[in-house]
Amino acid sequence: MNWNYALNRPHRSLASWVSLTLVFSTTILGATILGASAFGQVGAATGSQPASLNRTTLPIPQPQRPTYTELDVRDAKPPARFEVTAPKGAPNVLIILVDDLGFGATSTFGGPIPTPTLDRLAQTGLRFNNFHTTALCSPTRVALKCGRNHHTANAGSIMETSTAFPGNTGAIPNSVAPLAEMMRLNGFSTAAFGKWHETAPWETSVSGPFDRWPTRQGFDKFYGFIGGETDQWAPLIYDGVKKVNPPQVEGYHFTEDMTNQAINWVKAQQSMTPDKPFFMYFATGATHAPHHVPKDWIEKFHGKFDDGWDAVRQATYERQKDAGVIPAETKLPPRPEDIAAWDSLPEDHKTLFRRQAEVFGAFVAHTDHHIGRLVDAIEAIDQMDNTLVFYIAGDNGTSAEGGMVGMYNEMTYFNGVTEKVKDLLPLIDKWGSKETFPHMAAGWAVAFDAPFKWTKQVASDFGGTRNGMVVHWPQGIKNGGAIRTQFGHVIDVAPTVLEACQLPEPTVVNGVPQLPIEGTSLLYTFDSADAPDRHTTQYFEMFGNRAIYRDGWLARTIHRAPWKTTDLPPLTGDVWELYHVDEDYSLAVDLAAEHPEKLADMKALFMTEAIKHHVLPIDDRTIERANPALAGRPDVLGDRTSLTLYEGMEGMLENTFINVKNRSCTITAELEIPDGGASGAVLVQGGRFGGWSLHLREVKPAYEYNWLGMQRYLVESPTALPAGKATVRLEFDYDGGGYGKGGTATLSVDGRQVAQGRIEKTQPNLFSADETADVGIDNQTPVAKGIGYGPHETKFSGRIHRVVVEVQ
Ligand SMILES: O=[N+]([O-])c1ccc(OS(=O)(=O)O)cc1
Repeated sequence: MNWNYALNRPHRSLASWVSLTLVFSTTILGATILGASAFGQVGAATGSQPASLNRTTLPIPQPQRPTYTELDVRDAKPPARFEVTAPKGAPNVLIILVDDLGFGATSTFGGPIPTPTLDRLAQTGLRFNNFHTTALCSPTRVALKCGRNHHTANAGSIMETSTAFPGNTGAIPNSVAPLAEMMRLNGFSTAAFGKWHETAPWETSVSGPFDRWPTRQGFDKFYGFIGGETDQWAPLIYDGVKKVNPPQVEGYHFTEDMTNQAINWVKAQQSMTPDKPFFMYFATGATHAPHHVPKDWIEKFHGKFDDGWDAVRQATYERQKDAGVIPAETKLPPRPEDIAAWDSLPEDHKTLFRRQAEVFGAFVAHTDHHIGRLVDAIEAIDQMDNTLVFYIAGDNGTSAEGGMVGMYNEMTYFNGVTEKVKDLLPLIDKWGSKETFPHMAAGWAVAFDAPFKWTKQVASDFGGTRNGMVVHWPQGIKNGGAIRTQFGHVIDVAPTVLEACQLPEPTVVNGVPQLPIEGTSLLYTFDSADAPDRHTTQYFEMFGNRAIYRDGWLARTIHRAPWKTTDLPPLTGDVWELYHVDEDYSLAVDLAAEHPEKLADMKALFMTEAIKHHVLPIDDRTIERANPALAGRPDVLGDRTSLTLYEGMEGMLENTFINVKNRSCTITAELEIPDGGASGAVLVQGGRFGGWSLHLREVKPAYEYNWLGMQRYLVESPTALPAGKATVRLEFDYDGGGYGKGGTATLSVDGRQVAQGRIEKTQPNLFSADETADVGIDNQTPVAKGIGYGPHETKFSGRIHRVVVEVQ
């Protein structure tokens, strides 16, 4: 009989030590165990079997099964069961990623917002003050979870702005296996909670492919949302690839829900398989807009930002120096020119902006609180000591996408609409509630990115790319409570995890040869504050903002402010600056004029790195890239002018639905009305903060256009439909003459006009990032008034045979 046998268990179980000892001293089931691999793997081979497990090819091939000559099972012995287990002593891994939170926000890094969980982890862990992201969401997430640069993984910008060029296609190649897949194939239980935003928009429909959804990117379990943001009170949630409704509980908030899910999962996972380590990715939708926060949390921050953004920024900078989280000689660069001095603002502006910061501060604290519950739960099951935690406070800098005065509805940003302070002031008491979808003024983003100048999206400034990170691992870090200053980047996390877990970098995953990991493990810093930097070169690029770091120097150009989308200067005209980062932590002193040769070398190096990593050609287009045709990326609906929909089709995100914006369209619904009438949604798109709805209210057909939650247009039949079949048709005749114009809506029943009305303006670009198109229900928040709230109340009570949407 031939077999081979692999045994190897995590350190935690005493039984595993006993059995491991046995392995070396004796035979198991008659087979002698031969040898151990460099990675703690014990394997055995006879005949043609490999001598030990080789973890560089994943999945690890199963051994050949023995053949038997015995007729009677009583005379034969079975082989040992083959199982891939994690290397002995491998820690659990928890990667926490908060959204849109800059370096100068958290108390842990000198900011004004108390983050006791991050503080607590820092007391026994390490604070990294020279750690970087990509300046934007999807690119940071992809890079973090594969250890390669964002362009190497085709995630040069967010998924919604993918193009046809390598480096920017939005389709993570299979030569870039995610860390989660490596962990899963090495014997870890894997789970992801919260925000994903790594799936290309045209791959988010029911037709798939699902290859780039979390459960095919290495995670056994996923509970969260797929896109870039979600309503925290009424989120769009998937459990795996299945859309699920959030639990109906009073005061529901997604951060709390995802935390409950993560806690339940980790407890169950460790209860069932205590010897199997877990790999968890916990990425909150907070603190991205919408800033949705429970009122009692907001009240705790009342008055905390009264001094305004300049004073808050200055105070943070002083605290950062005092606490030693930034070098004592750090200078505070001036704020960007477009941001008004706080003292120059009218009093009513200040009143509004203070409230915006109170809500944001509360959002950050609330998020940290729930992260604390997860940490508590891991402590309660005695796993904290051997859990390697990365708490990354921000996937990029704080967001300035709120523009100069903030927004009651962030969708105005995506539709090029500027909100006015006078319209926002009446909403102050509702800021952060369900009735708002808010973002704050950019001045706060600059303050919460202290001591840096710029913000999210600016890849050429540390305000965009330098984020606070705490690493906590009692069994792996001897002298906690310290600061680490070595240069790091999100691509360094994956190799750190592999090294800490004694796993080799795989060269082949799922049959595909792998591109090498480009990050550098940070493990060398854990016990050595003074170890020389190992990550010495790093490019940065996002929508034309670009920089190159090498050996303590940074050359950069600020091509565009985050709020600038039109009239951009030519890339060739960009002015480059040079900074000696080792002596100028915040990039305050431009040395370009003093060291022109150095700058020329660095610019040349940028080009070399950019070519190598598929960063070129640089694409600084923003608005055009949101359009699939102009950007050159696939579009599920493509050039189709007609879409037929049936009952049960729901949860269709905007990128996987026919585009009715800026054009004429018709919607024809074949309905059946039971005796006693019917009501509810027929076909809707979007939600409370923008969209349109064809529905029956008290059996009367109606079309409601909800312009950004700010203006509603209702075209409603005065008469109810009789029982039986009916064809309800909406014709929208677009005025033309550009984007976002109005039109005339005509409603007819069985060919007879029943109502007509004007829709004075329409949304040109986006109804919603998370609200969907649905047949027969209105998921999440309702577009229209008067047909209920949520899928249960808005459900159509008749039959919908089909609905045809045609566009011109
Ligand atoms: O296109 N969207 O819907 C979208 C894009 C970006 C985004 O924010 S980001 O932080 O993920 O870039 C949110 C929503």
